Amino acid sequence: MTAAQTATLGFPRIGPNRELKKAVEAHWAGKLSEADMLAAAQKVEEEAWSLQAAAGVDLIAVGDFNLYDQVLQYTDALDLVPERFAGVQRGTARAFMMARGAEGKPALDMTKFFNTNYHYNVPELRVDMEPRPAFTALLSSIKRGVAALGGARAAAVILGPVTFLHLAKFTDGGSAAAGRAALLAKLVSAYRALLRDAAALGVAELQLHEPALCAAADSAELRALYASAYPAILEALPTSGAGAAAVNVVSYFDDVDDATFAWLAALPRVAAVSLDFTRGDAVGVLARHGPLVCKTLGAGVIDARSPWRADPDTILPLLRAIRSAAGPATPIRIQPSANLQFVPVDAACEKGLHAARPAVAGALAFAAQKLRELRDVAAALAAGADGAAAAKALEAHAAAWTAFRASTSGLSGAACAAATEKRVAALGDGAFKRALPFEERVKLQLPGLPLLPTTTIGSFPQTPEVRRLRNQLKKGTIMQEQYDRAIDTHIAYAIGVQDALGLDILVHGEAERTDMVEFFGQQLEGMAFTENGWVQSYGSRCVRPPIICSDVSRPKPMTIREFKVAQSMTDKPVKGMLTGPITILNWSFPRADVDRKTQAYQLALALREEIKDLEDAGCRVIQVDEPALREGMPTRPQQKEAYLKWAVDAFLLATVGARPETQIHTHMCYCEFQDCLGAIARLDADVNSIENSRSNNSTLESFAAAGYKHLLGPGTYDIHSPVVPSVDDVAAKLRAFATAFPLERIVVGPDCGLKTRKWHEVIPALRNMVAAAAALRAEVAGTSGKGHGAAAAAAVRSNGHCC
Ligand code: MET
Ligand SMILES: [Zn+2]
Repeated sequence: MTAAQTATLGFPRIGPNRELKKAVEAHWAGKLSEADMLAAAQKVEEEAWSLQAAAGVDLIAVGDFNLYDQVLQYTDALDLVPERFAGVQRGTARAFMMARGAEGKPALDMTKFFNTNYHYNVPELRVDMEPRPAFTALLSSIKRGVAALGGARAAAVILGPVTFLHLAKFTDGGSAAAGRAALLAKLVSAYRALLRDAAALGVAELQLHEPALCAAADSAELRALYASAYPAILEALPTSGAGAAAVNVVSYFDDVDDATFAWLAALPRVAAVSLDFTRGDAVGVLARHGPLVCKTLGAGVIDARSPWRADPDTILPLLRAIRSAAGPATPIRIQPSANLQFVPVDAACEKGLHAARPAVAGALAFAAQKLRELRDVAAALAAGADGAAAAKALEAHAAAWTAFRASTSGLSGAACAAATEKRVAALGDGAFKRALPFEERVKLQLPGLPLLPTTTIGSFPQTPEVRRLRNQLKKGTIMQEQYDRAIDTHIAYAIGVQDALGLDILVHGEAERTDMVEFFGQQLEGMAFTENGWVQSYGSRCVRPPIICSDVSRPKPMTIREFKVAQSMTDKPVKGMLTGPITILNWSFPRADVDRKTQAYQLALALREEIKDLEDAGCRVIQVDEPALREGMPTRPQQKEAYLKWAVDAFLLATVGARPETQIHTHMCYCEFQDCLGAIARLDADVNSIENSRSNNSTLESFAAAGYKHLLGPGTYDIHSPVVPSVDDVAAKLRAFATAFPLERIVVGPDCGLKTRKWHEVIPALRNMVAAAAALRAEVAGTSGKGHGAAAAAAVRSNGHCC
C-alpha cells in the first residue's frame, strides 16, 4: 500500500533564530525599513516552505505566515477596525499600531488563543461595521507559496469566519450574539471572494481553520452561525477547472461533538474534514458516525503542542483505531493536530541538551522533526499500523522512547501515577483540606491588619542593573555569593520603599527571578531547559518553556534565603512568593508519558514542602500564583470539569498543609474568571488577588453573585500603563468595589506584578494607592461615627493629583 498523504497546517513563523522578532523590532526601533523587514520576513517564510518540501510533506501550508498575529491580520485585511484606527491607512503600519497602541490610541486587547499560551489581538467589533476586504498581503504570500512549491503542493490556510467572530468582542453595548450574526452575514461575500481569489492562484487546497468548531457542542449559537455561513460561502467556489481547489475544514484543540461532525461530513463542496486526535475523543466521534462518504479524513495525530516525538506505543494503537472507525474506504491523511506555531522550530539545535541529557534530547521533536514524523507515521499507517513493517517505519522513534524511559524512573505512566497517588494517600485527611475552615482560620491570620490592607502582587521593577547581574552570573564573571549580595541590596531597597510608603503586607520584589516559572523549574529536579526552544507568545515576544522530563521533586529549598533576607529588614509581614503547580505545568511542556494530573501533583508536593519551610522560617503569609489556571481549561464541558477537578486539587495539595494562622494568597490575571468561579472558590485561598482594571466592577459583581466568601484583592490600577493613578482614581475604584463586595473583605493592590514598570512610576502609584485606602478607611470611620474620617478623606482627595 502506498503511504498515506501528509499535510501541514502551518509552521512556526519566528524563524530558527528568531529572525522575524529581530527584523520586526529593528523596524520598530527605526533601524530597518519596512521593505527590509518584509524581505527578512519573506526569507523566514520561504525557508519554512523549503524545509517542509525537503521533508517530503505532500501538502504544505501557505498563507499561515504574518508579522504579528493571524487574527490581527484578518482584522486589518477586513478593515474591521475600531474608530480610533479608522483614519489610518490599512496595512502593516496600521496592524502594528493596533497591536501596540499609539498616542491617544490604546492597543487592541490581547488574550490567549483558545487554551494555548499564544496571545492574539482581540478584534473590537460593532454591529454596524461594514467589512471592506483587501487581502493583499495574504494573497501575495499564497502566490509566492505556489511559485515556490508548485500549486499541487500548496494548501492555503484561511482563518475561518466563525472562529474570527468567536474570538472578537463587541463594543457597541448590544448583544454579542446579535453582533456576530449580523457581521457573519456581511462576511459571507468577503470570504467568498477570498476563497475564490486564493483558489485562482492555483493552490491544491483551501484549509479553513475553524477551532471554534470544538466549542459548538455547547453553543446553539455557534452551530447556527456555521450552518448559515458555510453553505453560502462555499457554493460559489468553482468545482472544476482552474480555481477549483479542494476545501478542507479544520478543527483543533479538542474533539467536536457528534452533531457537528455529522454536519461537517455532509457539507457539500468539502473534500476533507480534519480532526484533532491528540485531545478529546475524536476516535469515538468517528466510530459513532462511521465512514466519511467521498471525503478525506485529515487525521491530526502528531501533537502540534507537544515537543515530544510520536511514541509508537501510543500512535500505532491510535492509527488502528482511526482506521477501524473510519472504515477501509475513507482516505486518511496524516497531519499535525494544529498549526506547528505552538512548538519550537528545531530540536537539532539543542546541542547543550544533547550533550547533557542525550536521552531527553533524543525524544524531542520540534516543528522540523515533526515534518519527518508525518512521513514515518504515514508509512506506518500504510503498513496497517501493525506488525513488522509498521514497527520498522517507527523504529527510530521506538528506540528514542526506550532510551528516554531508561533515563527516567522507568515506570510506565500508570505506575508513575500510582506512585504519586500513594504519596498523596500517605498525607491522609489533610491532603486536600486545611485544618480549619476559612471562617475560623481567617480570625487567626495577620492580627493587627487595618481595614483595606494594602499589598502588591510580587515583582518590582526589573532594572537594567538586575539584568546585568544575571548576565554576569551566567557568564561566570561574578560568583553566586557576589550575586546574592547584590540581590540582597535590591530586596533591601524594595522593602525600604514599601515600609516608607506604608504598605501593610510586603513582598521581597522577585529581583532574583527572570521568569516566574523558569525560576522554579531551574531548581526542581525533573525539568529540562532549551537554549533555543522559543515559541511565539505574542507579536515579537517569544518564550522558552521548560520541559518536564521526569518525576518532579525539590532537592532543596527554593525561596527561603530571599524570604529571610526580606523579613529580617521589617516587622511587617513579608509574603512568601511561589508559582502554583498548575501555572508551572501549563507554562511548561509537560512530559508525554505521564498524565498531566500526576505531573501537577508532583509539582504540588514539591511546593507543599516549600510552604512548610517558609513557615518554619517565620513566614506568616504565602502567595501561590495561579495566573494560568483558566487557560488550561479544555473547550468541551466534561473535559473542562475533569481538568478543573484535578487542577484545583493540585493547588489544594500544594497549599492546605499550611497552618491555620498562615494566610494563603493566590493571584490570577488576564483571563476570563466568570466561567470557572466555582473552581476559584474551591481553591480555598484566604485571599485572591485578581487583575480587574479592564472589567469595571463586573469581575467583583460576579464573585459576589457566586457567593464568594474569601477575601478578594481586585486590582485597583492597570500595571501595563505608565500612567500613575491618582488618589482619586484609586479611591473611586475602592468606592465602586464597596458597592459590589463587602469592604471588610477587600485587600488593596495593583492588577499584577510591577516588573515591567520603572521605580519612578511604581513609587508614586503605590503612594497614591496607600493614600486612597487610608481615605476610604477614614470615610468608613466617618460614616460609622468613629472618627473624623470624612474630613481626612476630603483632605486626601484635595491632594489627589499630587504625584
Ligand atoms: C503573571 S502573574 C505575575 C505574578 C508574580 N508574582 C509577579 O508579581 O510578577
Ligand atoms: Zn499577574
